[in-house]
Amino acid sequence: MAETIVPIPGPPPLPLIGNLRDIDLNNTIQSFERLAETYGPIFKLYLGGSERVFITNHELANEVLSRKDFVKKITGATEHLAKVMPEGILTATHGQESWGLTRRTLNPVFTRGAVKEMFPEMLDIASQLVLKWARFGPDEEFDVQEEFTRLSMDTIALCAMGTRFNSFYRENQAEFVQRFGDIFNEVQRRSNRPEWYTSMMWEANRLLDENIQFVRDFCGELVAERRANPAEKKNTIFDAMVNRRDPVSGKELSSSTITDNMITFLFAGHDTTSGLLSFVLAHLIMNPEAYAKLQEEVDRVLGDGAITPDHLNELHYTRACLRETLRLEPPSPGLVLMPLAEPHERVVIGGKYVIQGGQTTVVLIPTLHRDPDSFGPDANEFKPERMLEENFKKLPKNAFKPFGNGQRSCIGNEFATQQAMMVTAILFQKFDFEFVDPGYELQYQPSIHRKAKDLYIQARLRPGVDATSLNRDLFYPGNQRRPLVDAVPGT
Ligand code: HEM
Repeated sequence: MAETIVPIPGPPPLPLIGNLRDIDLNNTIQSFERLAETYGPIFKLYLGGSERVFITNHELANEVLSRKDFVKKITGATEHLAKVMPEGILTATHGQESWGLTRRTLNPVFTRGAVKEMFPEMLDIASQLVLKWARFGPDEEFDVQEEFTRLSMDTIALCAMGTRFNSFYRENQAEFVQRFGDIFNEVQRRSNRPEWYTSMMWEANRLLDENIQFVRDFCGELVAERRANPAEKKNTIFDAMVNRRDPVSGKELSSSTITDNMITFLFAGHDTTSGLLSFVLAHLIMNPEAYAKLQEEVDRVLGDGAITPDHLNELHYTRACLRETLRLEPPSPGLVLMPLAEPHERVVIGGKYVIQGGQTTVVLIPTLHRDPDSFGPDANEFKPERMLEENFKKLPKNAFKPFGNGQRSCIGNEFATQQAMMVTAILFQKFDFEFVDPGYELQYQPSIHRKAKDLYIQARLRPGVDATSLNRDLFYPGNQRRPLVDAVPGT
């Protein structure tokens, strides 16, 4: 039977600027969602000098995510990121040698079992946030996204760089964090601008180069220091990068590869985890029934004692709330793929749409995650029950992709999940929350990853919890409590 080819729809591009006017650069994700409503499950846009195809529903996404001839493409924001960390695994091109070497070396330290070993580091940083919120008291207004950014940055710094940013003890960000943030804001801005325009922004380019050099030097010194003093050995990502060897080639990671991957982990892990934590708090405050269920589960499993890694296996509803948050608010907006074919070759998807070999094909995760064919007519609602294990297992293949796809899926999945489970459980064990603005509705920041905007909350210690004994309670299991006075040296 002859193929019936249908043109891929999309708004007409203008000379030079393409479809730049069809998207809001401060809110690209929402622009794509709006275009999906107008043009349907597949549309195309001419951006940054090339044509990109966007896939928005489950049927087409499932096809391209299952096909072996579609692979990750490095373009747009990731292409700019690759200049910052050329040997980082996030931005490695398909088949890049350093990717295989690094993943084989580091996969074992990112398994669920291995990540358990980093529980004390995660608890160390989480306790700083909890104690800060407790000591400031119920009238303090916390910018949640900012607070969780401190938490996730400091956790990755401790686990993957062997250093402390001490963000909870500073009014202003450390210089590294400031410059690091500036790099990624600039990368975000230039990812949708034409190359010729960017090349003329001399001052911005000079500043970017200076910031990259600072960040690379900082990481390089940490690696050199650890190589010179290998005595302190723990099971962290940092130690794995310095000490492990690729099981296939027997090679160790070079200092520049380690530097690139420190930057990679910090970039890939901090906004994503802080977004997840901000949004789960917001959705729970907006959904009192789910809030009460989660708190009941936390009280039943943890009591008033310290959290341990084993508790996490029993927090089924908490896990479901995090999954449901990742479904509605996926931190990564899209999976960027391309067909492995020559540019002049045609590749047909959905039986009727033609894509050229190498053409950028973006699976939009926010629309995929709200497809009523996968999640029913209430797909836009926060309903954690649909993510409880027995229902989660029944979801259609490739309907839920917050951590990406196949061999290029997120290496930090278990790391982020453990951290988010732990932090959510402790927060609801110790506090009650409300929005500063009772009528708050979710808004998003302009950012590569989805982040909450203007989300302010107040945190009130729950009855029976007090700021003074909290320090002890976070670390001693309930049935092994020592009297508080024992914890004070010299008494
Ligand atoms: C809620 C938290 C997180 C989410 C939603 C998330 C999401 C994702 C997604 C969607 C991808 C695939 C990107 C693509 O195909 O282009 C990815 C890749 C990656 N993520 Fe995460 N991530 C999270 C946390 C983390 C953490 C904590 C780390 C590190 C400690 C991390 C490190 C990475 C790396 C290195 C890659 C690239 C993997 C590769 O290409 O081999 N992520 N992540």
